[in-house]
Amino acid sequence: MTDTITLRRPDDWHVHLRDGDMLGRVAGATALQFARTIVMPNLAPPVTSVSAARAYRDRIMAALPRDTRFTPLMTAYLTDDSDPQEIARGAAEGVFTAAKLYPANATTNSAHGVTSIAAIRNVLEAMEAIGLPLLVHGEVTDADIDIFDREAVFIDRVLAPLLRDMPGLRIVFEHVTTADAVAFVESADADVAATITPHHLHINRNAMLVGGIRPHAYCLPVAKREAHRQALRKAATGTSDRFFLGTDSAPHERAAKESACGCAGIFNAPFAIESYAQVFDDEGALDRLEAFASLNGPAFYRLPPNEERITLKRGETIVPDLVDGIVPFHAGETLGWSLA
Ligand SMILES: NC(=O)N[C@@H](CC(=O)O)C(=O)O
Ligand SMILES: [Zn+2]
Ligand SMILES: [Zn+2]
Repeated sequence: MTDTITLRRPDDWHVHLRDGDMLGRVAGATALQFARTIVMPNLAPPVTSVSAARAYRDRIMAALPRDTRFTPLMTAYLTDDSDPQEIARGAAEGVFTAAKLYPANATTNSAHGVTSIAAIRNVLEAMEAIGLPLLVHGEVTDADIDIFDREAVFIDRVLAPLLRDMPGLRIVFEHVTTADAVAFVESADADVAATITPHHLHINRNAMLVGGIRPHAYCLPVAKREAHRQALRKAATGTSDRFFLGTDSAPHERAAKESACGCAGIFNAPFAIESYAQVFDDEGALDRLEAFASLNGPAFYRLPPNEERITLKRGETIVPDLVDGIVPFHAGETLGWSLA
């Protein structure tokens, strides 16, 4: 039995670091575990310009202790009014690592999101030309689509046609939750990848709905039925290099979660790598954790893997009920691995 694993320091390819007071409370947890992170731009107002992304990057670094070795990789929030030249300039100046497509009203702070692919066609053409990855929150928002079907319908109605139309576009299908998404990524060519969260590997929709409604298990896309969770575990722990770590850590104040209309988002940053390690251990795939956590992401983003190493040891990690006033994923549970 393996009791210690050493891997290159992982990166988090999808995280919400928030802003202001909340940024100060959550950024440290991410910087402690990860070397680099793709920072989501869904602030209010969203990060749509090069100057806004630069200023946000500065606020993130200012929220961390001065000697922290951490690189926030910034993203542009696409709107119907996005300017292809602004996106291209941000990429050329090393500010934008990717641009994010939120379908309008799909999730937290997405009111300014894109209403139709046609509206951003010129931006996507510019991105295709320079190889800037498009990150997608893959859910349709049509009122007649059942919320559990939103991701699968997005593939048929949006993603598959988009790739047929622009086969050179590099795409990360973010926080995939279904067997359909796994199959889509596996059958697509090498420029299509996906991130998988720890929570979608651990919980299915029962965690949210059985024995009372559990707002801390609510996120978007919502957790699906067990067969989908199993498909995600197989994809994450399998041999494909197209799946990689993206926590989608999305903190909300406790009162905003425990409410008649609770916010979507799970705060998993404080014990993210321990949570993933548990899954890989349970699947008998600890030898593939490094590829998922530390190699596949950089390869897709055409960045070198980190040289620094971290060590995980078998042993109890007790997850507290609150971390800086926020309820973390696995609150009150014990995980089987600890970060040395
Ligand atoms: N995942 C979530 O449930 N929420 C995210 C937004 C997102 O990633 O969709 C948030 O910003 O709160
Ligand atoms: Zn999302
Ligand atoms: Zn997210």
